[in-house]
Amino acid sequence: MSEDRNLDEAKRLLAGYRSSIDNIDAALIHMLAERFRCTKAVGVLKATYGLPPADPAREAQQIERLRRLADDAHLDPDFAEKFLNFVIREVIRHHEHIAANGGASQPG
Ligand SMILES: O=C(O)C(=O)C[C@]1(C(=O)O)C=C[C@@H](O)C=C1
Repeated sequence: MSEDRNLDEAKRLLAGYRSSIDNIDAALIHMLAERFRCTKAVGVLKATYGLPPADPAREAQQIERLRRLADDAHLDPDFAEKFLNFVIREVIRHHEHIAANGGASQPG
């Protein structure tokens, strides 16, 4: 009987955590969408002025900063670096695509 009650309580807690997880995932998607909206404009700017898609010096600064932020927030800095690199590789792919199209961004 008390095991049933414990299980009910566990299910209630799980549903609460999942509700927060869903909100956080939605926020992440919206933040990523804003970031990509911004980087697409950067891609057009770079293609227009013949600037290279990748800027390794800027990336090194971003990685150093994010690793510090992650550490302060008790998030694994290696994970933060991998995540940023994953996002930036996709941005560079977009930049290259925009440059190959003569500076025109694709919708979406
Ligand atoms: O800041 C730039 O120059 C960008 O193109 C943006 C960005 C990024 O996504 O943060 C992407 C590619 C560069 O190598 C560095 C940074």
